[in-house]
Amino acid sequence: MIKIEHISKKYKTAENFSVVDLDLFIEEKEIFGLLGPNGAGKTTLISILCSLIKPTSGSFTINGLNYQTHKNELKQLIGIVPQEYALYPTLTAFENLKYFGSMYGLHGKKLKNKINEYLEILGLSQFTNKRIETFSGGMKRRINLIASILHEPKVLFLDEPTVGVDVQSKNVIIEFLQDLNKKGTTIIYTSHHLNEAEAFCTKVAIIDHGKLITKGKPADLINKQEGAHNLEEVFLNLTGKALRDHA
Ligand SMILES: Nc1ncnc2c1ncn2[C@@H]1O[C@H](COP(=O)(O)OP(=O)(O)OP(=O)(O)O)[C@@H](O)[C@H]1O
Repeated sequence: MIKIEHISKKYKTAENFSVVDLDLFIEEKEIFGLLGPNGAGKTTLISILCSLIKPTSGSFTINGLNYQTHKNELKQLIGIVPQEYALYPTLTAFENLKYFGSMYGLHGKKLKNKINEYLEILGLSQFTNKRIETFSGGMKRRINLIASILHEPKVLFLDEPTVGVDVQSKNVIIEFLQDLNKKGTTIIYTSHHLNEAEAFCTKVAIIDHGKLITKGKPADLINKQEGAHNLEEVFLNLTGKALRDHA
């Protein structure tokens, strides 16, 4: 379970806080969606929970482990699928995955079998020995996903895992994540696809301007919001229709 208490974050070069005094509790085995307009603070929050950046104030624990005192244990416990592809373009799919597996102390036949098993499930076996630079966006996303779960994390964070992929790749990714979740992995993901989140998530939190606006089961949030028929309508009602452009 993830317990977030009074987390705030202000980047050194920023004028405003990106996350503001945020409290959130995510139970084990949830598929939890972090939703919000551009610039709401989703990536910042996920980056804090993955210990990629430090909060300005506040604290959090994952399965009771504090990020300040149990850094190594947390690294084994969690998996991270970043928004950007974190792959080596001139290496093959297999070489990339072998490299990422070795970073978690995995090697030999066990690692090889695991890589081949995931490549098969995600429809990529025939591309095992092809260079990543020849892959489509959807194929890279699936490799990125495999790289993050070779060490079998109990908690998996994904930052927009289905952005820029076709419907076929998206379905394979979502089904794969649902299967992982059934086997016990807690999933925390960000997305702008509200239909997808409505169908996929057991709970969601809507954040805006770094603050928690609401949280709950998608169906409960829809029922609660007068006149709303789906999560997108709830989202627009709560966050407004104004564009969030800034430079
Ligand atoms: N490294 C940084 N330095 C300064 N400001 C930053 C930095 N990263 C993000 N921000 C600012 O923090 C705020 C929240 O950004 P964040 O990327 O967390 O939002 P987001 O909800 O993930 O947005 P998106 O949906 O566009 O990915 C924005 O105002 C952004 O400009």
